Amino acid sequence: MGKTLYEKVYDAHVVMQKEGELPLLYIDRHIIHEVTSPQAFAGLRAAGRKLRRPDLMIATMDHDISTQRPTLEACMPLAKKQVTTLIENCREFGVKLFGLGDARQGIVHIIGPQEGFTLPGTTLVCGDSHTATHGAFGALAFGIGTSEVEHVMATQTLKQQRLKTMRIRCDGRLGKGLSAKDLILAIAGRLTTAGGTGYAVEFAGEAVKALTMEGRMTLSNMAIEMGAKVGMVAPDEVTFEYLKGRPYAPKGKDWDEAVAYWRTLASDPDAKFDAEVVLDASKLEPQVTWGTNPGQETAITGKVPVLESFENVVARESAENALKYIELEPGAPMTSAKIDTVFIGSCTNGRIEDFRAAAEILKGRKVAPGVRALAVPGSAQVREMAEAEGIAQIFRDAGFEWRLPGCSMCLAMNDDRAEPGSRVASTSNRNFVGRQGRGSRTHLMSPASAAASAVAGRIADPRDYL
Ligand SMILES: CC(C)[C@H](C(=O)O)[C@@H](O)C(=O)O
Ligand code: SF4
Repeated sequence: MGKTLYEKVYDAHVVMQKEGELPLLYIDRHIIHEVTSPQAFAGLRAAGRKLRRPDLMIATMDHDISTQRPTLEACMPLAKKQVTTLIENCREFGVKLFGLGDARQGIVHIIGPQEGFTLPGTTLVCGDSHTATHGAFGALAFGIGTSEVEHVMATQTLKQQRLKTMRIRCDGRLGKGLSAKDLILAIAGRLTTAGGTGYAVEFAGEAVKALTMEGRMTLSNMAIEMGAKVGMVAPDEVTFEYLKGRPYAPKGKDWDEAVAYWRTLASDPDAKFDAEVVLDASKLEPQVTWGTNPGQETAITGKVPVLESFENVVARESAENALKYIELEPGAPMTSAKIDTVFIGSCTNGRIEDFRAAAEILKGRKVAPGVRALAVPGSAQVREMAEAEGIAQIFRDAGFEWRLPGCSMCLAMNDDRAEPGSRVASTSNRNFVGRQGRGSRTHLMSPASAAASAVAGRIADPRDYL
């Protein structure tokens, strides 16, 4: 019987399998950031160990740095300590760091691919749940805890259970004004936050094939929001085209050999998945969340759900709690919700294509009065490209704050927080209670929808602005 993409990459990395123990995998790539690496380095130091392969690691700072000024002074006290610690650790242990003000710095899941550090067929880990993002390249990529970070640092291996496999096939093509974010929100709605638990997901089908690497990363990024640690896409010409010539990508003869190998990674036609989900992308409308988890979502043209529509008691209770927090009237059109804050950025939607899509709507328009709007590029390189293309100016002219790269308002861990009681149109991936600031309420949506909402001052359908 044939193998799935996941099984091929997993099997190729098993270095030891003992009776009654989880298989031990070789780890090809390790990315670290300031929040989940300090204890791991401290552990190594205490044990008198060195890094096994510092050359297979890169580091960045993104979570708690300020995106207003690229200096340590601009960071909050805890951030200052974490960032300083990262700088010292990288110096002492010999890890390549893309630090504050570096032309290659950015959010961990944006710079890995951008550097060509993320490659098909590799195992890639990071102490961060959205590491699934790198699966868009056909890498077996997943988030790990800090003790596992230390284990990988010391041994370049990790015990990892073999997951069940799920294929999510997206037929048809996305309509005008829609993007990968609408697709993944619709998938999250279908699967709910637990639907992917225990599975390595593979995104497949015509709609996925038609996506750029940026779009595929948006899909894989949110696999974790459905409970799946892994969200892969089979590498193809789009993948190779994206990677070619990037700093860490193989060169010359190595490149040709690598591509030949990468071509063999796609799931075999007779491979069997443990679960299969099929979705028609051509029927989708832009999507938006109404609740406090990414699965609580609907079409932007839809309505806030009425509680009677939930047959499942747990889902109904969860919806009831969510609606209480989010303060939306059941049955009201989603587009009636007034917003006062807009955040375009994050590892889900902080890439150049995202800013292009938003700029298309913002061009010649203004952010509605009273709305605070932030545009935060996912990396210095994205920022630079947006400046060169004139996109940054469109954002500024529209009334957006055009920031430096970082996680920013995706999570309330730095100096960008949504006010208590505010309602945020956000392109990030999590809408949990208080995620963007205590008492703030988040509506997840695409960059185009966030731009349209910024202009309208309420949740808006981007297709009305194209
Ligand atoms: C801080 C970090 C550990 C966390 C994660 O693991 O995802 C963060 O990136 C997030 O998005 O909540
Ligand atoms: S942008 Fe948000 S989701 Fe992504 S790594 Fe940063 S905090 Fe986590």
